[in-house]
Amino acid sequence: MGQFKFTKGSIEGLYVIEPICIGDNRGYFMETYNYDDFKKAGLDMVFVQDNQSLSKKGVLRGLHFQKKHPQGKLVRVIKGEVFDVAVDIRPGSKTYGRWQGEILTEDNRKQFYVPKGFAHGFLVLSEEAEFAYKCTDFYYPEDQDGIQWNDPALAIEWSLKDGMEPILADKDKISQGFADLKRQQSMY
Ligand SMILES: Cc1cn([C@H]2C[C@H](O)[C@@H](COP(=O)(O)OP(=O)(O)O[C@H]3O[C@H](C)C(=O)[C@H](O)[C@H]3O)O2)c(=O)[nH]c1=O
Repeated sequence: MGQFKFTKGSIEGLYVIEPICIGDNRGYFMETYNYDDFKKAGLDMVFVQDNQSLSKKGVLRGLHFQKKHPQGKLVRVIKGEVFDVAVDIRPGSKTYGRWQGEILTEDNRKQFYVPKGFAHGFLVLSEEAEFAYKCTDFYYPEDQDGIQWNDPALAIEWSLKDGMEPILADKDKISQGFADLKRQQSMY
């Protein structure tokens, strides 16, 4: 118990979590999630699905979200280093359109909790990165949506070297702009 340091993010609902790592002559051990510790810190949610992806340097996955089945995500890096970004797209939020980025690495062992209602993505900074995360709802392919990673209205500082273009999935090359999302959301 008490194996984590919780720091609230700059946007309501975001948290940076640092597990306490116990080293010994064999290596290390750390709890990477504990329902009771997280609940005590105000993160009382049930995760129903774990994911893991491997990406090479320069890959950018995002910015993604599910519309009718929004997912809270507890994300971390097992191998490598990523710049992880959460964008507040909660209609009516006073921080709507604001983003927070965190450098998550195998060495800092930091985790980032991205609540429901955020778009999420990451850029791989190391040669490759193994990315693992827990989700509070299941994957609904038909419910997937995204916004442009480089939308000037979001002005996310992705730590991309000058002129470097990220490696994107085809679907992420044609994501809607932030203005399109705002228009869509204002229709409901
Ligand atoms: C997300 C997901 C994908 N898949 C399948 C669908 C495709 O056949 C393959 C790759 O899917 P996709 O290209 O959507 O994977 P990412 O681009 O990493 O998507 C994720 O990227 C950002 C970082 C996110 O935050 C979301 O979790 C998610 O959108 O895995 C599944 O079977 N289950 C799943 O939960």
